[in-house]
Amino acid sequence: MTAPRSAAPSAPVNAPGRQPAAARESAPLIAARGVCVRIEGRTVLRDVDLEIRPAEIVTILGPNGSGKTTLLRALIGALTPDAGEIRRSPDLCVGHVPQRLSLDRTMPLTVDRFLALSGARRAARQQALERVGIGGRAGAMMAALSGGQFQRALLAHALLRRPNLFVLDEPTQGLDQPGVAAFYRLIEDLRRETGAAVLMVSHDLHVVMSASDRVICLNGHVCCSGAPHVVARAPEYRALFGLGTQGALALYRHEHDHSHAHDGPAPAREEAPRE
Ligand SMILES: Nc1ncnc2c1ncn2[C@@H]1O[C@H](COP(=O)(O)OP(=O)(O)OP(=O)(O)O)[C@@H](O)[C@H]1O
Repeated sequence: MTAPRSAAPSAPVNAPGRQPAAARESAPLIAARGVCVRIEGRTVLRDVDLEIRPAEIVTILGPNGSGKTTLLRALIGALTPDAGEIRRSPDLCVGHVPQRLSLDRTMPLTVDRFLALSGARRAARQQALERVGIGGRAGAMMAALSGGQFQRALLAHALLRRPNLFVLDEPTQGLDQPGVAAFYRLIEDLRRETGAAVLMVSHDLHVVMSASDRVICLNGHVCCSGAPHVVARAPEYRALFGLGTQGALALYRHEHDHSHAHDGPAPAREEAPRE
């Protein structure tokens, strides 16, 4: 899908980060340039540039209402930008785990029936469940799953598409810290096994910073982006997320009672903070 562009990108927004060499050399799965989205007359995204390359893990961070979900929806084609251009690789196959999936708790939908909606055969469904660590829950009702199991069921559904890009919108929302860490380990394992790229939105700064190849800090526009340790030192990131700011941590959905890792190695000269 393409749409008219509104403005040329002003800076090389996506610094290389630490994505695998193969990713740096491959054509992007998705490339967005100058993307603007207006909703109900209000500009939600402006001049967003980004690229997702094969096998890299890219995380979008930003305060509530900063346009993260809107950006994911634009990137996967669920909404059309008002301006800008989004190019997708012809072989792009997205496994999407949405932020919310409302299920009527009275609906008699088992995990296996839910996965069957993908059209996959029973053996493949069971294999996917086992791969995400809930092989014993095929006969359980979706509504009876714990938060972590539910997210894994959604991930199994995405996995059945054999995607080359997982798109995950706050996949660890509502999980406790061990659950969050385990989910990210699973994501990293899946990336390694399948070679799929991962694009996700997350509020779990601490884990994101260790589990991502690149981080994009969004607040209606791309404030800064690059390797996690570089972004962690960018003034734009610090202004949004911490280091003594009173209001920043209140922007999260969940409470933090720990400090964040801002003291990584000195930044390489690869960062391109904006504005
Ligand atoms: N369908 C819609 N109708 C009206 N406003 C919308 C709609 N979708 C998004 N918005 C508005 O656009 C802005 C960005 O929303 P979006 O959901 O993309 O933010 P977000 O960064 O994902 O937020 P959160 O972290 O709370 O999930 C918000 O102000 C939101 O209210």
